[in-house]
Amino acid sequence: MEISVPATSANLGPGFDSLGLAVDLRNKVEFHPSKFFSVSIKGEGENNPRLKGNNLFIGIFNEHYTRLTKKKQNFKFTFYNQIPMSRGLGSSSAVIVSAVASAHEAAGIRVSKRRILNHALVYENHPDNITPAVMGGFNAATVEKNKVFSQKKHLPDYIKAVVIIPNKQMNTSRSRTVLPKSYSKDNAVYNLSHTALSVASFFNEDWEMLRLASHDRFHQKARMKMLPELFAVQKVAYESGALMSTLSGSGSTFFNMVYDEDAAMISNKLKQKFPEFSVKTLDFDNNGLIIER
Ligand SMILES: Nc1ncnc2c1ncn2[C@@H]1O[C@H](COP(=O)(O)OP(=O)(O)O)[C@@H](O)[C@H]1O
Ligand SMILES: N[C@@H](CCOP(=O)(O)O)C(=O)O
Repeated sequence: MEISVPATSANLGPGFDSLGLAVDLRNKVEFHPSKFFSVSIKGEGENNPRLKGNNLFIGIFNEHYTRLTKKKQNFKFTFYNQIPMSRGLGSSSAVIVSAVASAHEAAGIRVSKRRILNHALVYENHPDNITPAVMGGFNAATVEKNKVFSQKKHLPDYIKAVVIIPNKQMNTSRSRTVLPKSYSKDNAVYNLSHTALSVASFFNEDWEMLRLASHDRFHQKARMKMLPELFAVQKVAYESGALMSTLSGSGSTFFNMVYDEDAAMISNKLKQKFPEFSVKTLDFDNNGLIIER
């Protein structure tokens, strides 16, 4: 059994806790019943001893497997991780979604993606990462009565993501503590209108409009101050022709949407100016959660 989940970039500027999209960078897990419990990790986290035992995946997997089967069973898990941790690319969402889906598969219970998404919401109480992680593509999402309601837009091949990933980790819950406790009516209206315009621009494929629509007054500035080079990253990305340039999730990664034909040039500029950061050009992912039986 093999289950994989893509990385995500959430918020997309003004859409705090509501907008997100999936990129083609995946965490995969293979597992099968075994006499003894074991965890092997390849890629991101392979040198982190804390992940070898009862990590976030194992805790959620066991909770669901026991609930669904009323049995105890050991498994051998092998993780192939591509998503860097605490960099704003949705590593925790990928793990949560993967654990919920794996437990259902291990129990022999087939459920809809929507059901998996609603289970994932229990562990991550904003829907902007978990929705594209499950569904793929661009998603606008909200939560009502503990359920996610969302709309998906398939992203075309001729736009790409150029992500620039600093070494510095930014833990999401810590990064939420630097945000203002309240917002003025002017700023609320600013973000509301920019979010509405962003969603319409994605659905109408008006990528150029995103340069303006993706402006934000809720969270980016406060978070970027924790790593001030990010202001220069955004400036260089826009000067080089990026269609939008936003803090990815809670950071520290910066997400840039670009036309395919500009991707190499923009990526090279970012590599030249910020040699200490890692720059990757990625396709968008329209599949989300993939289960291979
Ligand atoms: N591959 C993984 N395996 C186990 N736990 C993981 C993995 N990736 C992330 N996590 C958990 O999620 C935490 C990171 O969550 P968070 O700070 O929200 O980062 P991100 O912005 O990448 O989602 C890690 O400290 C770890 O507890
Ligand atoms: N809306 C959340 C998104 C967090 O994304 P992550 O990839 O950093 O976990 C927030 O802005 O806190």
